[in-house]
Amino acid sequence: MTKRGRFITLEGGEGVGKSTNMQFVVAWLEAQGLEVVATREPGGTPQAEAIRRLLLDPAPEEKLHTDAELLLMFAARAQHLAEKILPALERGAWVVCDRFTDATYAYQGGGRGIPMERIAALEDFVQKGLTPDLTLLLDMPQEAAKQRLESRLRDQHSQRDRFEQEQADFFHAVRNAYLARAEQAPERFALIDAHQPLTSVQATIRNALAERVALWH
Ligand SMILES: Nc1ncnc2c1ncn2[C@@H]1O[C@H](COP(=O)(O)OP(=O)(O)O)[C@@H](O)[C@H]1O
Ligand SMILES: Cc1cn([C@H]2C[C@H](O)[C@@H](COP(=O)(O)OP(=O)(O)O)O2)c(=O)[nH]c1=O
Repeated sequence: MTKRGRFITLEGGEGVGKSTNMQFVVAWLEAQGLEVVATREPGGTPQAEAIRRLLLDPAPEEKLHTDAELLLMFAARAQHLAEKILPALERGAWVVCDRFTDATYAYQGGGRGIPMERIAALEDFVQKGLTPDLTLLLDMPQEAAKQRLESRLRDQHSQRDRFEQEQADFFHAVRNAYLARAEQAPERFALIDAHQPLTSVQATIRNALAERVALWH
């Protein structure tokens, strides 16, 4: 595969403002005249979205085993890469993805306690060396993120999905695993303080994007 485009991912726990800022990132890149493909994980293609429904089902008939959860994440990812991400990168589009493999390290690794080496083995198998060029990690204290999530659930009258039903210790582990990932790859990650007013958060994101666009062009 000749990768001509760039691959940007957005990461963070629940309620940190990922959906809100995803729209901002896409609009900003488009305003620079770039072709942008916006997508998400788990999901992004019809078959991968079917796997997403299984993964997020708030009241599954039987408990989903953690190994099954991990493998389904990568099954959805394999489909998404083959059908959408790789073709877009090959033709030179910029792909912006709401969550990717760092979420697997954070949720299945940190949250569920699956050994990180097992996740790394699947990452190699499925991605064959492809990693994001830039990862925007939105980070904020768990309690404040929880309040934002609750207000969004109230506004949208939506039910908590399977992950949103988890308890505080799960989300602390997710946050710590994300921060550890960022520390291990500081050149790839932009760590964004998401606990600021939206205009400040977006100014920080804009700076991170502008720096990369200048570097890559
Ligand atoms: N910087 C911010 N300050 C205050 N509220 C915010 C900020 N960013 C997002 N929100 C609000 O917090 C809630 C959760 O944001 P959302 O983008 O849906 O988060 P996520 O996709 O990470 O769960 C929404 O109601 C959104 O309007
Ligand atoms: C991509 C990915 C997501 N997830 C989880 C995190 C989210 O709780 C859920 C769905 O992601 P998302 O739609 O981004 O949730 P939200 O907008 O509520 O933050 O899937 C994993 O556990 N592992 C993964 O590899």
